[in-house]
Amino acid sequence: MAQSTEATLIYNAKAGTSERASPDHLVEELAAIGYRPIYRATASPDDIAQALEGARGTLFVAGGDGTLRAVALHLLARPEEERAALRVGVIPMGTANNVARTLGVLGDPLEVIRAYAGAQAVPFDVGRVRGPWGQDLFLEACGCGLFADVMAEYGPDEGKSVLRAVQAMIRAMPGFAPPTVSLTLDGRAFPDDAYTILEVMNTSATGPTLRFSTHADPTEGTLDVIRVAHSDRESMLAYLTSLLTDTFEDRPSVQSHDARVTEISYVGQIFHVDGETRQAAPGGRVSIEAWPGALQMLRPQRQP
Ligand SMILES: Nc1ncnc2c1ncn2[C@@H]1O[C@H](COP(=O)(O)OP(=O)(O)OP(=O)(O)O)[C@@H](O)[C@H]1O
Repeated sequence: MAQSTEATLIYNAKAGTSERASPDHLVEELAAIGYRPIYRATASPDDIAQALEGARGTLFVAGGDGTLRAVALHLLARPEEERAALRVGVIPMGTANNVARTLGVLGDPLEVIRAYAGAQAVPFDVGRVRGPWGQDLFLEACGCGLFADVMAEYGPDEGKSVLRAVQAMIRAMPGFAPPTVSLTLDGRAFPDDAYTILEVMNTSATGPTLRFSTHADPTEGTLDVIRVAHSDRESMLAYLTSLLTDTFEDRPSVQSHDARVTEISYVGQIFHVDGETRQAAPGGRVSIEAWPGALQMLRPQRQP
């Protein structure tokens, strides 16, 4: 069956690299590869619900991970038949673009659109979290440990700032003492331990392009659990260097497992869910599972 040529463009003018192409240019380029795009202007995530009303065919999302998350959360709240009829095409114009990067969609926005000519959609998993604070969904990653603590210090709602990021690290790192928690992966219990890093990854990177998992694949139905026991931790420099050289999982202290369901006891530790943080009164557990193929994402035929 021929794919629908109907398309809606959501464009975040506030995303990190939105100056690379205007909505008019994107519309023109989408028309050139055979779509009939309608541009729906949005000034904030609050406008997305209205922008998606009546949308059919393909939703092109021009922005970064935050824009994509905002759109995805709306789609994921829709009934399955409606959601399955919509495809999402990411046009990376953010700062980190972790989701686009994992799908191999990187480069100049107009080139990305050209590479989408004739592209098929692939099933894209989403992570589902149930914790004492409530329920959440994530596209990139969810976890606890040093990264979540630094993110909470940073205050992700206050906008991006390198200075605040450095200050957050300086505040969170010296007193960092992770609590001992229980961990179960697909029913297999591990001995209780304290973790410097405990990340459940859907995409290979999260946050400011922290590529904790070199092989996470959001099209395969499982999540990649990355953990570093606090007793085995190496120097911060070793981790930062390995993140820069894309060899984080090669560090001797880093363990990784594929799992559909991860369960972590909740003792009051801070969790991050993509770029947001969560905390609640201690007690109970956090259950994180893959929702296989929750979204349909366009993947280019060739690299842009
Ligand atoms: N459709 C939208 N229109 C306008 N603003 C939006 C929209 N969607 C999200 N936003 C706001 O813009 C902020 C920045 O967007 P986004 O995260 O996509 O860019 P970024 O921070 O440069 O990229 P990345 O998350 O990839 O580093 C979001 O956190 C959100 O508050």
